[in-house]
Amino acid sequence: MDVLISSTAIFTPLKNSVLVRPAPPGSLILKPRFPENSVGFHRGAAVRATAIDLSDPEWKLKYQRDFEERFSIPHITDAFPDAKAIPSTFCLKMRSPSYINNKDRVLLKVINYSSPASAGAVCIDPGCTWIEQWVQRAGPREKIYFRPEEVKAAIVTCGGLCPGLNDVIRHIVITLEIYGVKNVVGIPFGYRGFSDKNLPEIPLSRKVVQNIHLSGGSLLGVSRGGPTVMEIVDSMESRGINMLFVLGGNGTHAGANAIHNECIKRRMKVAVVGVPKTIDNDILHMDKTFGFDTAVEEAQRAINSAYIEAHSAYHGIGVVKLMGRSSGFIAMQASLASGQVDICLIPEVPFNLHGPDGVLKHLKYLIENKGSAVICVAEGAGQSFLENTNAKDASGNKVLGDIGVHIQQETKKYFKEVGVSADVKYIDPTYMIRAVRANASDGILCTVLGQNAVHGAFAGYSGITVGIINNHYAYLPIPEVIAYAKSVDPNSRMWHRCLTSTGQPDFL
Ligand SMILES: Nc1ncnc2c1ncn2[C@@H]1O[C@H](COP(=O)(O)OP(=O)(O)OP(=O)(O)O)[C@@H](O)[C@H]1O
Ligand SMILES: O=P(O)(O)OC[C@H]1O[C@](O)(CO)[C@@H](O)[C@@H]1O
Ligand SMILES: [Mg+2]
Repeated sequence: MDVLISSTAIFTPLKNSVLVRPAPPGSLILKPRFPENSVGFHRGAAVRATAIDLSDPEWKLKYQRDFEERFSIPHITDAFPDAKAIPSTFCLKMRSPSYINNKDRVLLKVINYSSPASAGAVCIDPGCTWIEQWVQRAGPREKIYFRPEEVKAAIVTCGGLCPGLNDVIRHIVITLEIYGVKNVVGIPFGYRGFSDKNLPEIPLSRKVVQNIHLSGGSLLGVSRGGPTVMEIVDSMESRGINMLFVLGGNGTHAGANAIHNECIKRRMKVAVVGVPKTIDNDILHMDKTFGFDTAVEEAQRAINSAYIEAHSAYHGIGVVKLMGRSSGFIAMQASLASGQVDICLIPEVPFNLHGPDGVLKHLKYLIENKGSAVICVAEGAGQSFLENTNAKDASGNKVLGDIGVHIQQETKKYFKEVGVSADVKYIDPTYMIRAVRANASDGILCTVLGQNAVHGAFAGYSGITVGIINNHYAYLPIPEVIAYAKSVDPNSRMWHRCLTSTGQPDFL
């Protein structure tokens, strides 16, 4: 039997066959917008599908080899075999740093599932065979491929805001200076800053970035849409940029990978390194992305206010909408953390508002039995109830309808119809959450990600991104982390824990 292995090959007990699921249903699949710019010089540079025959006694070995190849990270010597390494210039004042060996690895999956029936199981074959999957450990290397005096490093922040952007910028600049780099610039307002003649580069130094982490937002500004990859690389060429640090989500990383490929095509010796930024936490393989923890923490204020309002009113109902375009991680974690939410609605779990098993019927039950209720809804949930305008933002992302307003209106209408009084209050804290400064745990995450981004670039890697995996830091090839948007698994323990906490039934 043939099995296709892609980024997620998941066994389902269907006639002894293996279902290849490149992305869970409803996932946002990101296709490079500029495929013509892709070169794919690197062995593992694309998320490919490889046929594996489960009846082959060697299939496990072959799967492992395929995995290793997919997750090997592009290096400057792949395209420039003659590139010379020099001893690292990264030195700390107090003591010499300990280096990471290029062969050091981090284990990607740490659960050995005994059966496909285990909660959240991701199995490759019917027996759920344990297969070790290792990825590259991040950190400073003993040999570097760039001379600091020849480096012009640029930092760009793209997409929406996210707590911690300034922390990452700050640590990229500080670490570059420790390596001895003198020429560091910020590109203003995302990729747009590469083409807009009215937006000059922002010179960056330790002095400039010293206190920027004390406020939210991005020192450099952000934007969606902007120039093509060709225009960006033209601009990099004319500015002499040979290290590019790109902070952004899936879209930004798709751009970063295309930039990396275009640089190779033009024979430019450039390191392009991404740092995943999204409060939605929808980047594959990582424990979490920076800003997510802060978003969950900040959401507590809104949920608590909704609870107090609802609790203090006669038949009070509080509705809180949180961000999460296609993934409900913030809503799920915030609901869990607060312990004040009765109904959590996320894009991954379909629900009915009306009908005998719908949300509204359950709300009536809560009002009659508890006296008040709180709903926490992710912005991407229940979009099928809203008019589809087919509108897109400048980056091509679908513009969503406001599910929070819809729930508020439908709730008011429903309670009027059934003749039960209800006092409905709607809170939309989304932009207030996104604009705050990073909390302590995100501050640490950003610091380490920023430092490791610089170590990765100096080590000669390009087309990579950096993430925290099982509490260790790793480098991953960009295509593997943006194959599709990570989403909440409705069969996961975490979602079941959330249901245990809210006590909500299925709404179908
Ligand atoms: N497939 C792609 N190829 C090249 N560039 C892209 C691609 N998708 C998006 N971009 C560019 O990346 C930038 C950011 O994209 P987008 O607005 O989708 O945000 P994002 O990085 O996904 O972050 P967020 O999590 O805030 O949505 C934009 O300037 C956009 O033009
Ligand atoms: O309104 P903006 O700035 O385009 O961003 C909104 C989007 O940004 C995100 O927070 C991702 O960064 C999504 O959850 C949300 O849909
Ligand atoms: Mg995106």
